[in-house]
Amino acid sequence: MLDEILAGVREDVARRQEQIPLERIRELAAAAPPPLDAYAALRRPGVAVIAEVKRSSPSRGQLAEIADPADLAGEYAAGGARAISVLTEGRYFGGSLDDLAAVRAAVQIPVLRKDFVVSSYQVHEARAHGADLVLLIVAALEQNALVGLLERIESLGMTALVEVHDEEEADRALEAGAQVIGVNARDLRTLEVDRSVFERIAPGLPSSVVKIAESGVRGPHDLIRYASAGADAVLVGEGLVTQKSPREAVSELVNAGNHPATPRPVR
Ligand SMILES: O=C(O)c1ccccc1NCC(=O)[C@H](O)[C@H](O)COP(=O)(O)O
Repeated sequence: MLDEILAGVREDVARRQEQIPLERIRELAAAAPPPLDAYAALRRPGVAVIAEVKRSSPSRGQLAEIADPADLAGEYAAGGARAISVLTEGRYFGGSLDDLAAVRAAVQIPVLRKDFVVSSYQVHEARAHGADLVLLIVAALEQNALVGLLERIESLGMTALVEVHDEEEADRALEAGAQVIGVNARDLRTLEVDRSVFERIAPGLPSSVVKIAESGVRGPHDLIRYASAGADAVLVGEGLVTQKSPREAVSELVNAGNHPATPRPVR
């Protein structure tokens, strides 16, 4: 699955780059308002909720229509989300860079460009459209590319969220200098979700690293399970976009994350 998605992404990036050359997208990135400090936002007390704008996915097909991503992001922020994740991949997730720009204009909290980033062109695009955080998936990148993209993200003042799914990938993320690591419970090759992956990997990460549990949060019980294993934050898509009130659904998670009985990460 991952290889198929990446092939489409490479074609789409090449097409966009023909329309807007690298030099121009760099200028647009440089002219964008400065990024917000996502690391600091995610380190604040309580388990942070990163709420995702997710229309569809390879594993679940169509999830929600989301005619107005800015409106949804506003609801998420009103519910207490600490950051918004915007899927910008078009073929499988129905997202776009326009979604990212619309969300950026609607909220004052950090915004993540969630995509399959394989070139520095996409990093400049992310900044030009207002991103504060950019996802890098270790399984999609050779080590040199991972290091180069992470440095590029940081050189533009943004934060890299480096995604891993096993111990070897976690070691690669740390070697690359990642300060924010997402452990995805979903295996991007088989699409299976296994929440115990976070419990296995998170304890081996240094306390200075922000630890994000990605995928599989369907309610407060999952957040509490991830918190017990040391999560600073959870990233939630399906469990929010399929709810009648995404604002209330976020708020329930935020309340669980702030509850005195919910375990705190050891720092
Ligand atoms: O969601 C998928 O099916 C998927 C398939 C292949 C690559 C990535 C995929 N999802 C991206 C994500 O990591 C999730 O959108 C994110 O972690 C939220 O997951 P969930 O709360 O389970 O929707």
